[in-house]
Amino acid sequence: MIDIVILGSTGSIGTQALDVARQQGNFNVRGLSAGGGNLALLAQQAAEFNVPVVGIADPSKADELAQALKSAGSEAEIMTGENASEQIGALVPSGTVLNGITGSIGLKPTLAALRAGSTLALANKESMVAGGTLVKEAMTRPGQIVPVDSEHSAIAQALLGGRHEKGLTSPVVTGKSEVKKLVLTASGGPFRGKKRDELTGVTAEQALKHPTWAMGPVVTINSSSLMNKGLELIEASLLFDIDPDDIVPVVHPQSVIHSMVEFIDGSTLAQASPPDMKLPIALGLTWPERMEGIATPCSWDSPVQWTFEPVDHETFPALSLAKQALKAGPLHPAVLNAANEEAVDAFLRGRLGYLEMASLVEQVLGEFDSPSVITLDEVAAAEDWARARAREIAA
Ligand SMILES: NC(=O)C1=CN([C@@H]2O[C@H](COP(=O)(O)OP(=O)(O)OC[C@H]3O[C@@H](n4cnc5c(N)ncnc54)[C@H](OP(=O)(O)O)[C@@H]3O)[C@@H](O)[C@H]2O)C=CC1
Ligand SMILES: CC(=O)[C@@H](O)[C@H](O)COP(=O)(O)O
Ligand SMILES: [Mn+2]
Repeated sequence: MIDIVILGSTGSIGTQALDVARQQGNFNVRGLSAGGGNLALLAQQAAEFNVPVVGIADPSKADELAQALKSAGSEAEIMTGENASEQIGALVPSGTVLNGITGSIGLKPTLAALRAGSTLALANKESMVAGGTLVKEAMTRPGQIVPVDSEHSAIAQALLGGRHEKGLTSPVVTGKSEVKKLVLTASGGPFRGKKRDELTGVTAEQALKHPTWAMGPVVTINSSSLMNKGLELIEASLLFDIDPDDIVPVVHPQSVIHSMVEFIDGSTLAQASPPDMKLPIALGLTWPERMEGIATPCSWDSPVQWTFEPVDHETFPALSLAKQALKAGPLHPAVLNAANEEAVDAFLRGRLGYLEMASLVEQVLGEFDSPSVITLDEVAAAEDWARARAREIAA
């Protein structure tokens, strides 16, 4: 049995992780956490998996959670408040913590899990974007982070096929790196092929219709603007220690090739599977072992086409903005992400236009005056400043 903790258990990643646990039966779920938006589901999960500790960020819902747990038949201990996920993230030092929280609020739980010595199955890409240096410093051993984001899982899998001494997730730690480039695939989102003037009046409903993945609202909006690919470029550069200029984003509308690694001899290794997050989630829980029958494999019975096209940077400036932020300084990615989280929130509430999301992020980044060292307090201060400035601009 493997001890696991699921942070963000009521979300898209969290519920699919529990699907894997339900299907495989070889996991001991030691803790769950969520924001507090769906107490009935959290309580039902706690009861089904006989979880000893559950936490929610919203302290005002403690009594309601106690009632929901009682009704569901769970006797779990309750933790509440902004530190609940951090505490629960430190519960399984010799197990695995899956961080499926949305947003840079997931950074502290990421640090807590790493410091405790747990393996960290990382879906919360914002941890890496907001606090990459701190995340690396918090690691207690190489290979402690297993990426769950589909592209980074694909890259980690492809890296097993070649030598790469630098990447955190590579099991090969000796020898010269043979990696030349990472090829980061993007679906292109619901507005692929459109030009800027066609995106002016885009609604949240339209932007939430992802062509290939069913995900939470924030990552779905980010996919539509290609900010998701920008965050993923930063995540890949930091996770695998690759220069941002050696990461090539490419649009692949079918979302079957989840990313690729190009090696120095001209060989490229790709990881392919129909879009299903259960596969990288399951690998995150048991890396480098694979479990049987997690997802449906590619089918070769009927004709199939995999296509690739360049990114339209003029229509989708967010990806270039993210790359600029990564090159600009250690805190710029945190500012980019915090401003973007505010922009997405304002867009979803109908307070900001679709194209204004990227311009707002660009403006906030442009105004940011960065200190050169990075501490958790400085990340928090930079984020607070970026969020406040983003709210002012959105208003
Ligand atoms: N969904 C996907 O397929 C993929 C997601 N990712 C990444 O994984 C992460 C999660 O995405 P996704 O599952 O789609 O998002 P969802 O919006 O579906 O779920 C987010 C989860 O985080 C919880 N949460 C929110 N705030 C807090 C908090 N302060 N403390 C603890 N938990 C909190 C939510 O709880 P509540 O329900 O109570 O609000 C919910 O359980 C994101 O970083 C995303 O970019 C990466 C690749 C694919
Ligand atoms: C499934 C996953 O990993 C998402 O982050 C995905 O990448 C979103 O699709 P896009 O390629 O459209 O951003
Ligand atoms: Mn992804």
